[in-house]
Amino acid sequence: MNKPVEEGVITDAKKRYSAGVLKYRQMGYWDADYIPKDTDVLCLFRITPQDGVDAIEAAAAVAGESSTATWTVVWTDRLTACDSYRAKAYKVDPVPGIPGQYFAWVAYDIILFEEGSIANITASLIGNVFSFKPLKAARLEDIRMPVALVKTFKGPPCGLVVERERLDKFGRPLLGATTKPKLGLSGRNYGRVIYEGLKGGLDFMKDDENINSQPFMHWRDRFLYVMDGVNKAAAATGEVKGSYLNVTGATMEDIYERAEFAKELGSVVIMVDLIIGWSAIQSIANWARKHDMIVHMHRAGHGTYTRQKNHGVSFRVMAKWLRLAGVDHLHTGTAVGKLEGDPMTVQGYYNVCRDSYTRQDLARGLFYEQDWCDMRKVMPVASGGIHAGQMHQLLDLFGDDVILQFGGGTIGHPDGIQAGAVANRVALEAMVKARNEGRDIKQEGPRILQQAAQFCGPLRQALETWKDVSFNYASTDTSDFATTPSVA
Ligand SMILES: O=C(COP(=O)(O)O)[C@H](O)[C@H](O)COP(=O)(O)O
Ligand SMILES: [Mg+2]
Repeated sequence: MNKPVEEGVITDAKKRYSAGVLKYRQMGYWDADYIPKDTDVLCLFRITPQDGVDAIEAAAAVAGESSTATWTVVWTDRLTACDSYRAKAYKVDPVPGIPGQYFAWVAYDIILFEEGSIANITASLIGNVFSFKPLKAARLEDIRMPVALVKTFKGPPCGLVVERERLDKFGRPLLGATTKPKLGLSGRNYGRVIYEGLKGGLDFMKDDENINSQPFMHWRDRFLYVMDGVNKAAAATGEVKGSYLNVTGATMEDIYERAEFAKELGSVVIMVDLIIGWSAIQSIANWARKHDMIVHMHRAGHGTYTRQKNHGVSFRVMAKWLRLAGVDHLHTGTAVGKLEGDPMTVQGYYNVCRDSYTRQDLARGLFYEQDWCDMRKVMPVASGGIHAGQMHQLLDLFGDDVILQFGGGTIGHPDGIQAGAVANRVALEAMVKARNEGRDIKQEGPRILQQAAQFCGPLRQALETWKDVSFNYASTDTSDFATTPSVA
């Protein structure tokens, strides 16, 4: 039986392909009866059509401009299997509580994408359509990658299970710190900060996003002094230690040269910034897979397109792409610190990094099920304006498989960097112990910290120094299906 044709949709080939301008829905980019295939890429866009633009036509335009369409009919469509190549918008729902915004559900046939290429996927899905005039704004909220396409990506070079084995550290979050000030230290002073932090009890130290090879400290000097600090701290503590050497550079050649030197010096980890771009990320992931190196991804720049709820790309989509592209550590937010992050939305990003199979969870912003096909797991990193006094909240929110990074919250300690590191390590171990004993750390956390501080001067001072710090602002990116108060 033929299905009834929706009003306005043209089925007569002569009319459909005669030259001129048709609506996107007339061109076949809307199909309310479409049943997505297991092999389709599925995308959920939040769209804000211009006044007077019909939501279905706007959704069809998104499907069109992110797949095969242009603004006018082209006869060359008929040289292709255009009926299946067209992406199809198949559902449009008003966003609850936000007049003028709609969720547009779009399906793409797998043939539209190159295997194992995030650059290709992004060129299609976020290539053109975000500047499209009939839309005031658009945001890619979530994506479901089909198993067939997931299997074309290699994923994290190391993954969180192997990382723990290499580091020989289990049953607790890892601890790190970003070296401060971000810019200006000489190599030798920089190396001292690394040594002090690691010796005091941190597992990792870290270059900041904007330290590359500036006149005050060229990259080779940094790497030499950092590894000197790492090796001395490892010898002094008997633990495996690391420091993320930022290999971000102007060209891929620079990036490889820096990574090779990090390897030569015996570093277990390198770092890149998100701003190096998708192809560079996949290249350095290949390099790291070959050389058994952990890749730390600092998501520098992401806020320019992830933060505002009405326009851009959600960080949950970025996290999915980064896991596929192949990073081992990923900054995923703190919920409690100085930077943007609604607690449940942030937990959704953590799930994307660590799940074997992601379930739908609307309150955490997860719209789709996602089978990760045994792809290695990414170690999420909580970093940005956090301190020892928040240890109970961090452990409660994120569990054990996370790196907690305290930059200012280590280096700003009044008794120095080692004392800052001791405070964090003692706070962490006291909290893990309390949790393992069955105590309700969310409620009792401050008391547990105070008790631990009776026997640890550095923790006492840390709690005193940062007791009044809070960043209690409304989040700009919350779920449309749950309201959660931000955690100060
Ligand atoms: O320098 C810091 C944090 O320093 P501090 O601990 O002194 O605040 C990092 O760049 C942020 O973690 C980035 O944010 P995100 O992790 O959200 O990408
Ligand atoms: Mg930083």
